[in-house]
Amino acid sequence: MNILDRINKPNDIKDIDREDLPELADEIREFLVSHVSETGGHLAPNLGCVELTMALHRVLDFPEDKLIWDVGHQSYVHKILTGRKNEMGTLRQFGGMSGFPKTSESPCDAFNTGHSSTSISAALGMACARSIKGTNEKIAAVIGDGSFTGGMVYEAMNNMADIKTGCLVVLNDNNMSIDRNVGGMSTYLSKIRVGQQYNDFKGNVEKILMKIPVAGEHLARGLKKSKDSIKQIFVPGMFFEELGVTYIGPIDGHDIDVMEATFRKALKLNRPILVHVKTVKGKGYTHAERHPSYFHGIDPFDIQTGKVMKDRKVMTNTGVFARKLVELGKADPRITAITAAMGKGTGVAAFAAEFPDRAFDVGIAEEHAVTFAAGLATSGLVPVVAIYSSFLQRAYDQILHDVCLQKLHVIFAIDRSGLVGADGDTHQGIFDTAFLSHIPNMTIIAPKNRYELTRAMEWAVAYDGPVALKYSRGEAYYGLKEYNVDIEYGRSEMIHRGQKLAIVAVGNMVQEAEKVYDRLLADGTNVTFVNARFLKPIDTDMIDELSKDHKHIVVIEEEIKHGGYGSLVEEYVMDRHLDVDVTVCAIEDTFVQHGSVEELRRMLKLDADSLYDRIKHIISTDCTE
Ligand SMILES: Cc1ncc(C[n+]2csc(CCOP(=O)(O)OP(=O)(O)O)c2C)c(N)n1
Ligand SMILES: CC(=O)[C@@H](O)[C@H](O)COP(=O)(O)O
Ligand SMILES: [Mg+2]
Repeated sequence: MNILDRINKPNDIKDIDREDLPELADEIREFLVSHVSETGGHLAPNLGCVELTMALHRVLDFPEDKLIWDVGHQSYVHKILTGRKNEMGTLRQFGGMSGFPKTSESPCDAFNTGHSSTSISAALGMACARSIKGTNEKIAAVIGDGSFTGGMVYEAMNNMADIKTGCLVVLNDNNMSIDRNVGGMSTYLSKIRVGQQYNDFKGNVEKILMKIPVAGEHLARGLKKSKDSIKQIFVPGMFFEELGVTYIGPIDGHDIDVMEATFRKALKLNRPILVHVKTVKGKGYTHAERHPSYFHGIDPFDIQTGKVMKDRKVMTNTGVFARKLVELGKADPRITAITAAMGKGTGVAAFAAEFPDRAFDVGIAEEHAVTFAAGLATSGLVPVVAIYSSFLQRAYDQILHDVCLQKLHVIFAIDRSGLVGADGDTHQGIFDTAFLSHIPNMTIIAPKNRYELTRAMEWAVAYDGPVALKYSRGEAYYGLKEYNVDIEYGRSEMIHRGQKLAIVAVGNMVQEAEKVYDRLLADGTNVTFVNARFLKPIDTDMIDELSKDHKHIVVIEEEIKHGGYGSLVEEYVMDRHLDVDVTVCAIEDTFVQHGSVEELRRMLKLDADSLYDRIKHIISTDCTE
């Protein structure tokens, strides 16, 4: 019988003999590789967290104690140890287990995560709540070295020093973000991690020297003067100690005994503690150890070869964007590119390879990325900030206050706009029109296909102001290329002029709407078909014109309805008292779970069949005479 067979509910790991823990770790790794090779998912981060999670589960009592996972992509082992191993086959699938912690899934998931750098803030909040309530649960957060580049971490650490209560922060340092980690904090952690020669005493160098009778003061004065010698006395964790956070480490993040003993001690102390553990991303599966970035988030793959099953390589919107960005960069030295730790995911890595001096990876720091871009723009450069739609949400004020208020020439390349699928509700890019369209000086373009994306990029470089280009995850649409792609400010594209009912589709939904248009044409219904193209400003001339001889406008967008493009059209029609009805096919007031985009569209009635039925109904009831 496998030891893993004895892990069926939370805390079961406590009943496993210490000498059996290495075997259990091996079984968990094998279980992870076997399941994730079928479902896809974040394999390398989870392989690196096996012993770390086991050690935490031996010292914490679930569900009373709280364990928060930063980003949460590395929480599969936590889920296995809290009675969900049998759901691993449904990982990230429609109706199945999420790839991130979900309080709705288990009381052992203390906090929903998905976006980086939130765990310490949440843990601190829980620790203070514990003091107020007078309870005594243990509270711990696990955060990676990549997530440690996020600004919220420093806000929380700053606050932590004032909050005298127990809170364990485990810094899981595998020397990797998705790609190579970047920035000063990463360098600092590397120095500690590689065990650079330093005195192993804790606390402030000077304080300790001052304790030495007679010579101490002289030494301390001497040290103060000779900067170099202070640099040579590299005391690990001084950064944290100076902030009032006790630092312990670095310790081996694959040695369960050492971690268990350290965590037990740390959790007894009634003050903020940071335990720095060193792990290997992808540990235990050779392909993932060798290629931790490739196996950070992987599609279903062949275990033997480590190759993904996907048969054909497709040209994605990201690929189209990256190729065009390099082309534009060659033609225009003002163009710079910025990514927030997503170089490969956004395609900025391709630009960086060509123009290393004009590309910037700022770490997981979207707020900083935007205002950094604003700084570049004030100096006459043209920064392209490439950030996934859902990650851009945290930079709202930087977009408004630092870019749009000054009407700076910053181009936002918003990838993963619309449904992303398996990453679920924290990652669906369905709010960007809503959070951008009301900002003065902002222009929003939603290209319908790969050709329009490249033209829109050219247009954005030529236009002197803030522009947001939004495009979806996955394959670039090749269709409708026969239509001219002549981008004119604020103008939509009339693909076909019919009568009575007009379909106005947005961005990636033009492809879905085209299927509906074709079916309607096939059954003799000659509707008008418009590609919205500009979401802000909306094409009011087009709406005025349609309202003269159409009964109904149907807007189709993969966006939250409130504040989306459709609501802007409705607002305009009402303001002008135009004699045309408007129906907006969009996402009602809800978050959208994980699943395939096709399944999610069916659930949201944004698939071609549902849209066709809805439009046929409108035609039969509202467009009769
Ligand atoms: C706000 C935000 N930006 C970007 C991401 C994308 N992302 C997910 S995991 C990750 C790297 C995390 O690195 P680390 O914390 O070291 O965890 P590891 O995968 O190395 O265990 C990034 C950039 C995100 N989830 N949230
Ligand atoms: C965990 C996380 O936030 C990233 O790894 C994200 O899952 C990447 O998304 P893509 O797969 O769309 O690049
Ligand atoms: Mg890491």
